Amino acid sequence: MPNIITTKLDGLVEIRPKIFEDPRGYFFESFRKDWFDEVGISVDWKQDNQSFSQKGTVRGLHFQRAPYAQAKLVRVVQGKVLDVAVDLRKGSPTFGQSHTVLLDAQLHNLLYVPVGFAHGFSVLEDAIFLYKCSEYYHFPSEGGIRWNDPALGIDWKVSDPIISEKDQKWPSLQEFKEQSGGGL
Ligand SMILES: Cc1cn([C@H]2C[C@H](O)[C@@H](COP(=O)(O)OP(=O)(O)O[C@H]3O[C@@H](C)C(=O)[C@@H](O)[C@H]3O)O2)c(=O)[nH]c1=O
Repeated sequence: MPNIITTKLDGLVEIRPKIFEDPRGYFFESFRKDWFDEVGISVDWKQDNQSFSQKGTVRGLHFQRAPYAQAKLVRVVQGKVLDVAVDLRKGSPTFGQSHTVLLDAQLHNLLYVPVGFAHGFSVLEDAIFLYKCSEYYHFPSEGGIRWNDPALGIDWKVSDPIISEKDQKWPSLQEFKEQSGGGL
């Protein structure tokens, strides 16, 4: 089993696989269903995605609404990102709280982001980002919150990032809460 590290946000876990190094290089298992079975997480993964981002980029904070809500299993295979998950689950005692983790291609760590979270990352070193999703991409179900909303209090470790137009226009956490009737 890999090292599974729980966080203050229920269901959000970091996974540190066991790395086998030898003179050829390294080997590790990057996904096993039974890791998740053991901690009571049952996901039918439907889609894999890959993106490349230059240092200084921010992507997020994104989610999809039900019935296309997505859990995600994210990692980097090149570079370093600061990965961010924000709890948007209606009625959650940690609603609005975020967790950040450094995803590092040299550490090979992963983050499991459950349904009900907004997700994003800032790019500390040019990064290839790879992730599994539990639901298909569905543009009409896409939503987000504004990455730099002061109410989130997230230190992204970048200033004046490269960011899409779409990601500059998402509502604040408070606006999202009002529009969604309290959360996802
Ligand atoms: C996410 C996604 C995008 N696209 C298309 C839509 C668009 O033309 C182009 C780029 O899309 P975006 O700008 O939304 O890509 P990006 O900002 O990388 O979106 C991703 O951000 C991170 C933070 C996440 O958590 C992911 O779930 C996803 O929302 O790719 C797909 O065809 N399928 C997909 O699954």
